[in-house]
Amino acid sequence: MAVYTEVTDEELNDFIGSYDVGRLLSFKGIAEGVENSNFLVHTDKASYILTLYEKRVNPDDLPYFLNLLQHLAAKGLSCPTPVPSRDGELLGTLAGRPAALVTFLDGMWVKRPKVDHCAELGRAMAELHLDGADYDGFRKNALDVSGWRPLFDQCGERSDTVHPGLGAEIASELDHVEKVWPRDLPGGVIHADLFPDNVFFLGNELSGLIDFYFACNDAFAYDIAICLNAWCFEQDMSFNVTKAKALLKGYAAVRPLSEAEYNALPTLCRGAALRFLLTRLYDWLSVPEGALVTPKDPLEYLKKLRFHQSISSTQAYGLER
Ligand SMILES: Nc1ncnc2c1ncn2[C@@H]1O[C@H](COP(=O)(O)OP(=O)(O)OP(=O)(O)O)[C@@H](O)[C@H]1O
Ligand SMILES: N[C@@H](CCO)C(=O)O
Repeated sequence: MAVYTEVTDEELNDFIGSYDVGRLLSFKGIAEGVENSNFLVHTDKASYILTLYEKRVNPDDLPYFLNLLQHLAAKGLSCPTPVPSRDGELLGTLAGRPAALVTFLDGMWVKRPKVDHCAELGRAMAELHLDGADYDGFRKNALDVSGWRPLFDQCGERSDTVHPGLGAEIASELDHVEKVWPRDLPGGVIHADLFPDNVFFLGNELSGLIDFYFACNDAFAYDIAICLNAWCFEQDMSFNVTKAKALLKGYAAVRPLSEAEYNALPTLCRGAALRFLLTRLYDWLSVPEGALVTPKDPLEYLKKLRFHQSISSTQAYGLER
């Protein structure tokens, strides 16, 4: 992960002192994640997560994220709850970065998800979609189909240094998805980054969802597509239909999918694979000097994209309704 921004003991003591969370005992940078700087904070009252928001988080979006977490927690969804400061503020500033303190969630993420984990994830994602229905905030997806070409333009010819011909392959895929991208699908609040490392389990039971900093308003089935890519491919990049069926069944048991949503899945999966290929490619080409971060492999998502390019219908996935 990222510790992009170091925090001194004095800065932290002052910051924690502005919250009614007890006396600071210890804090340390967390070695997972690539987007923000996260620290585990122990006080004599409880454990917390301190997040300093980095480059990909627009500070203007933070009220949407933090109020959403409060809204979802109030609905009973297990997610981090922002801790208000003594002045009642959810958002502060620390070491020059926007910063928030959230509750610590018990559980561990699963490095090799099994079929049952996929079913649990599908169910929890559908509950999230339903719980967000009456959330009064709105945030356009900054990384929807309209955001991919500008991101690719920032990578430019350097793309081919990561893989020969990658630039041309991305340009051609962009032309395709921009033409056929489905509109008017059922939508609302989505997580948009529900990878295994953002889903906690205690034993085989899902215990919580974290990292809502790509949450936005978009098509529900696009969130499903992101999860099919993140949960249903094996290490050898083969697509596991059993896991995909379990994920969709778990989801549909809570929120049934429409015909249009099912039929859009192949295109949505291509777009979702392209989105993470592009953000990983951008990060791969622009790791800040000295940042403690391990960028994720863009080519993993090039392989997933190529798989979806070979698929023409949900039946080909073996996904019947
Ligand atoms: N509320 C929480 N409770 C417990 N652990 C947490 C919590 N929030 C974050 N973590 C820990 O910090 C790690 C990084 O958090 P997070 O995924 O939010 O960071 P990120 O930089 O946004 O990462 P990503 O690359 O997944 O976007 C998580 O994998 C988890 O180990
Ligand atoms: N979950 C993303 C990183 C955070 O956006 C990925 O694996 O590319």
